[in-house]
Amino acid sequence: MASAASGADTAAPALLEAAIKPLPVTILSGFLGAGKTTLLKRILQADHGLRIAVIVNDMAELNVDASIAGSIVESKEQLVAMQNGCICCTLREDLLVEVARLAKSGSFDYLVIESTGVSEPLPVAETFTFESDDAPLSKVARLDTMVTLLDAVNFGADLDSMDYLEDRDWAPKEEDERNVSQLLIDQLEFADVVIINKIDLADEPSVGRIEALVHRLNPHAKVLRSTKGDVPLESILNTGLFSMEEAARAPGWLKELRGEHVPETEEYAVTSFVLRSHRPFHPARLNALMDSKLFSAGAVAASKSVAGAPGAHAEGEAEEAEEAAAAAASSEGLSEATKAVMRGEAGYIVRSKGIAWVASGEGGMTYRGDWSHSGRLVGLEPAGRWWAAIPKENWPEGMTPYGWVDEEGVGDRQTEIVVIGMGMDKERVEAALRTCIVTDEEFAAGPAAWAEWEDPIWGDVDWEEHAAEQDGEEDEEEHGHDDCGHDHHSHECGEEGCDECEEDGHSEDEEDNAEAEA
Ligand SMILES: Nc1nc2c(ncn2[C@@H]2O[C@H](COP(=O)(O)OP(=O)(O)OP(=O)(O)O)[C@@H](O)[C@H]2O)c(=O)[nH]1
Repeated sequence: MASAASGADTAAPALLEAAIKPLPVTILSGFLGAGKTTLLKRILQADHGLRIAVIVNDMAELNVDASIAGSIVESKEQLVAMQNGCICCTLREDLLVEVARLAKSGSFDYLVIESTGVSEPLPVAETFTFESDDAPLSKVARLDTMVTLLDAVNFGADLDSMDYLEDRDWAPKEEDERNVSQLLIDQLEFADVVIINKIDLADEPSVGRIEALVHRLNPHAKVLRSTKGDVPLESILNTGLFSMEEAARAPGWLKELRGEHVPETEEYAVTSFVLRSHRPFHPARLNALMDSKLFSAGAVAASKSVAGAPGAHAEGEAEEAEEAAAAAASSEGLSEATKAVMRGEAGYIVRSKGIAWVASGEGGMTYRGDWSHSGRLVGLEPAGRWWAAIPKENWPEGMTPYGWVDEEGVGDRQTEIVVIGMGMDKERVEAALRTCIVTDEEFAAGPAAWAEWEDPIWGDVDWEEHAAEQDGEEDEEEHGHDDCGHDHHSHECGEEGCDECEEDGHSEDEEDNAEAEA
């Protein structure tokens, strides 16, 4: 019976697919040297009875971690080494193929992926949601747990680092614009489980401070402490913790913005608040604050200070302290209370994120500022148009303005920034930020007058070029900052010899915009 036979033929793959239980996957991320391979070895050597396959990704030609894992695994099939690239970007396609192959082989109960130290968790996680005819990965594999390891000794220094990946020879591809502290925060904010490793080398108060900060940065994550990755395996395998939706909502700043206030950690004075205003920032005053110790001392200084009484600074920071003091001294129009905050006397901001309205003439009236800060790197870049700057008839269907609207239906320009700090006196810090907002008199003067002000933030932005970029009329390659690899904003780059940074340029992060708008 030909028809019955062909029916059986077509049914077979479907039956097979239904029979395959999606292979659960744990991804280990964390900076170079955080302890990923050590944890992987522990997983492989433990007495759990699971047949575990591993994928080890290494940036170098020589996959050292794979050879370590190779000395432990029982069969060649169990280990896949992916090298010379990163599974979050250049090797993403290969990852998809390999995971599908391991899953379909039916030989394994579990898959552990050790990513490179520089891999971004979001694109790796997204790989598991790909639906294609060749490799519908979600049918055969299931992302179970995202684990991020932190090095308890280097965490503060990495968070405070001004380095870009390129500076450390960590960049997996050319024109990599990422910086170290932002990547660290990304790995942390996207995790289901954060392991603070190497606690044998750190003192208890330092570990406590890191733990408090991690809870604040990612309230969704389970936070564990370990020496040499010694954690209960059930806390990282088959936890069922990963959910794409939950991961997208996980960052502490986003929760704060949505009004889901995270309980404060009084012991380490890890606190947060949302700065909201319907008036713009005065560019010179804001610039002085951004250049001050409030933003540039970060976690290292905080981790070296007594809880709630910050002020002690790491060696080699004397120069920066002097610069900050100079910034404080030169900040005209700022009160003594604000200057004290700028000297770090009210603690430090470790992470802040949101949108800002800058009184930068017509440019500021038209374009939103995307505020993204981690550690000591503060980025404030002109991004998409305020809805109020677009004729209402041109709004996409169903579009509502970002926030506040006046009776005439315009006026969504505003500032909304989540501020997370350590050893931070939030009342004093918020008051200092508010002194950077225009006064009644300045506000009344309006955009024409603002355009005459000295504007160290966006004074050198070519708005026409920015408009063209926004409208997608320009070839990205021609953009200054794509070339130098740094974001726009003098606070971020400021390196000698970077003409592009000095002249102009700004990059946009659409994902962040979308997040901020969500
Ligand atoms: N003292 C101490 N050393 C540790 C601990 N965990 C790992 N190490 C050591 O730190 C070094 C780096 O650990 P790895 O496990 O190779 O780190 P990794 O994250 O895999 O590093 P990359 O592969 O370079 O990304 C090794 O020498 C480990 O033995 C720990 O908890 N305490």
